[in-house]
Amino acid sequence: MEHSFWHSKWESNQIGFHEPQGNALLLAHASTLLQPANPRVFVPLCGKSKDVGWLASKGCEVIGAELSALAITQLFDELNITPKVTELKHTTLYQGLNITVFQGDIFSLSANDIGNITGVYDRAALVALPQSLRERYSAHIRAITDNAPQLLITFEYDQTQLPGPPFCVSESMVSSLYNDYYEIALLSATTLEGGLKGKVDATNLAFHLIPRL
Ligand SMILES: C[S@@+](CC[C@H](N)C(=O)[O-])C[C@H]1O[C@@H](n2cnc3c(N)ncnc32)[C@H](O)[C@@H]1O
Repeated sequence: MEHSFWHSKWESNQIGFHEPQGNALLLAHASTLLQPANPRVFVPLCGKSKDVGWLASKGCEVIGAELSALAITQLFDELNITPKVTELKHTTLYQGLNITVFQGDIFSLSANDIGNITGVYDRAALVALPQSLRERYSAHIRAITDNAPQLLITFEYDQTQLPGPPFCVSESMVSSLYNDYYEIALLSATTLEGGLKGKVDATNLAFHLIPRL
C-alpha cells in the first residue's frame, strides 16, 4: 500500500484494525516474548496498539516502528505518557518510560537504530502488506533484528472474497517466507468470531518463529 493510504486511514480515523482491549493471542502466547531476561521487543507497524503498553507493563523495553505521527501521538496520549521527541535525519524518535517508537518508513530503519532485540511481535504488520512487499519486509525484519524469535499473528481466509488489507497469510506463506531461517511452530488456529470485517470466515493463526541454529 502507498504511505498515503495509511496516512488517510489515520486522518479519517478508519482504524478498524485497532483493538481497544489489545490482542487476546498476545495474552495467550506472551511467554514466547517474555521469557528472555531483560526482554527488548520490537513491534513493527505498531499503530497505537494497546499491546505496546501491555508489553511495557510486563517489564519489556518496547521498540515500535510506525509511519503515522498521529498514531504515535495517540499511542502515548492513551498511555498518559508525554514522550520526548527527537528529530533524526531519517526518522523521528518518540521516547517515554520503557517505550521507544520510530516514526517513518520501516524500511529506513537499521539494526543500529533499534539495537539488540530479543523478540519480534508481529500483529497486523505482515498481513497489512501486499504480497509484493512481504518478501522484502520479512527479510528486512530478520536483518534488523538479527533473526530474533517472533510471535507472528496472521489471518487465513479466502482472498478472493475480500481485497485486503488485512491480506490472507496462510501457514504455507509463512513457511515460504521464514522456513529457511526459523523453525515454525503453529501455536494456535482459532476461528475469528464474526468473520473478517463481518464478511468472510477467517482463521487467526499464531506462530512462534524460533531461529535455526
Ligand atoms: C493494520 S495496521 C496495524 C497496527 C498495529 N500493529 C495493530 O495491531 O493495531 C498497520 C500499521 O502499519 C503502519 N504502516 C504501514 N506501512 C508502514 C511502513 N512502510 N512503515 C511503518 N509503518 C507502516 C500503518 O500506518 C498502520 O498503523
